Amino acid sequence: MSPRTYDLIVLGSGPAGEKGAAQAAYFGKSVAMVEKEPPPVYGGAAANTGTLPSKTLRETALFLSGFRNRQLEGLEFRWKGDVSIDLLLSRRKAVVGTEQKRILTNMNRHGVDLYEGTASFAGPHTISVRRKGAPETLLRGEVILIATGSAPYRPAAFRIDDPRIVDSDSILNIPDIPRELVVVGGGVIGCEYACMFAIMGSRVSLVETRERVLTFMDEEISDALMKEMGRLGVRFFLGDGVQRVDRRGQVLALNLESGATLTPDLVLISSGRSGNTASLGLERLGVEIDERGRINVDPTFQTSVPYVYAAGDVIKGPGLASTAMEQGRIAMIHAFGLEFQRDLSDLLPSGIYTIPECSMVGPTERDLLAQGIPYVVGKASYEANARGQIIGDTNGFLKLIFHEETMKLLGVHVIGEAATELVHIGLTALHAEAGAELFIRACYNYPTLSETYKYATYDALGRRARKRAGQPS
Ligand SMILES: Cc1cc2nc3c(=O)[nH]c(=O)nc-3n(C[C@H](O)[C@H](O)[C@H](O)COP(=O)(O)OP(=O)(O)OC[C@H]3O[C@@H](n4cnc5c(N)ncnc54)[C@H](O)[C@@H]3O)c2cc1C
Ligand SMILES: NC(=O)c1ccc[n+]([C@@H]2O[C@H](COP(=O)([O-])OP(=O)(O)OC[C@H]3O[C@@H](n4cnc5c(N)ncnc54)[C@H](O)[C@@H]3O)[C@@H](O)[C@H]2O)c1
Repeated sequence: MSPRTYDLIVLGSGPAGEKGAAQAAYFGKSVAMVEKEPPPVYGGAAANTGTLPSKTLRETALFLSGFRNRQLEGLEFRWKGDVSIDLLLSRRKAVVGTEQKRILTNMNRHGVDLYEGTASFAGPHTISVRRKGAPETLLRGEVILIATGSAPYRPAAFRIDDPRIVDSDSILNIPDIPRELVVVGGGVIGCEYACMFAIMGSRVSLVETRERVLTFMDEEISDALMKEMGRLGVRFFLGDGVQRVDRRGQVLALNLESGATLTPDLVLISSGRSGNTASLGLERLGVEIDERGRINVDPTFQTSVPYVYAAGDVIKGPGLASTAMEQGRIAMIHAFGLEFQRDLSDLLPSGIYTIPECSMVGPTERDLLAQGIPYVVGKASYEANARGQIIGDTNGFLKLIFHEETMKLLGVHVIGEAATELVHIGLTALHAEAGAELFIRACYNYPTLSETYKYATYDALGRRARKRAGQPS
């Protein structure tokens, strides 16, 4: 029997796959989606193992610990040690289940045919779908979108089978809250989990080969975050690495390059991710990948084979659910020549759900210095903001970076409660190519954290005026 033919076959039901499939189907294309996980496990890492579970766990930990009330008079911040891991994870099931249902409904609404099984290329335009206990299904697609995502990468020292060594997938199945946790890698995953476990009462050590965590962030923000994490009790081993893992009886010993030895009861490996491409048979088609298994694409997400597109974590990029969705859409707009948004915005925000949250969009001071762009910074603290006082977050701040001559907004950097929401005011201003004038003119609700935009702008104008007058800023 000849394979069923579709305009588009999407491999993977994560954010890149879902939005790519919906985009093409909305414009009348026939679409098949292949997902290796059995229903209802749609949504990839974003719904099942990454974004939603970790953010739900964070919210539950904040709630149960009373952390948000830590500076409210008469209330005490204390982790109630009798909380079981089941209680901690119970909300996750509800949130994840709702998201899985939403995705299934969305695909059904768009008339996307769903196939369960592992996809691979059986030949040009032909996808094989294999599932245990079922005959192989062959599908033919005029266009193929690879959206198979990524998986945690394990450095050589940690390629041992030990339930005490987990990654961001297996950490969701641990039996207890660890007494002592070592996090290996100070990227987004490492910092987010380090904060969560610290407020749940674990003694947390973070080992990072570089000299700072979250190196893509503005240094003032990452310094402030490290200070906050230090307040939570996180110990940093920076410019360090794990040389050897020893298992002596019940004791797990990590020998660091610095000479220190850590004896945790849980180790979280958060040292980056690799693209899920190994079993796709890409070599048969000549689709190029890099050393981490990620597919090389052009700005329209086309691979080295013209009818094959790739989006999301399976390509090199920010590795965010938010960008994966946009990439999936743009890829399909290009593949089918749809009359719609043409390219991916270069204004991609990052939201880091540490405790406290951090968020950014646009260049850092370091980027601007490297490019020789004259700029002026303006800051507003949560401490000097009525809402900041009310909620008891007095360490947060908003930092705006303006072009020194035009006072156009260039970059937005925030640390503190609601930072991942607050950044969107700046994001919208950046899209509108607005600057200081907008924030001066705007009237914000009082008391709100949003007001920090006005005061950070006043601060920038003041600094600029002082600089121009030859006074210290
Ligand atoms: C702990 C953690 C926290 C995160 N937090 C955030 C956050 O707060 N905000 C944010 O924006 N991003 C976050 N991310 C990143 C985000 O989850 C990913 O960027 C996003 O899921 C990538 O989407 P994707 O569609 O490319 O791939 P995925 O979501 O990984 O989906 C890929 C899908 O393809 C399927 N698949 C793989 N191989 C095959 C095959 N051969 N055949 C068929 N199906 C296959 C998989 O089963 C999966 O369902 C987080 C990630 C992690 C790990
Ligand atoms: N809030 C969010 O948006 C969010 C949350 C979690 C994850 N994510 C995404 O998930 C992806 C993966 O995150 P990640 O944190 O695993 O990777 P990452 O690449 O962001 O960070 C890995 C860190 O580990 C360090 N490292 C690497 N090998 C090491 C070793 N052997 N010892 C010590 N340190 C080592 C690196 O220097 C780096 O700082 C990222 O793309 C991220 O954007 C996003």
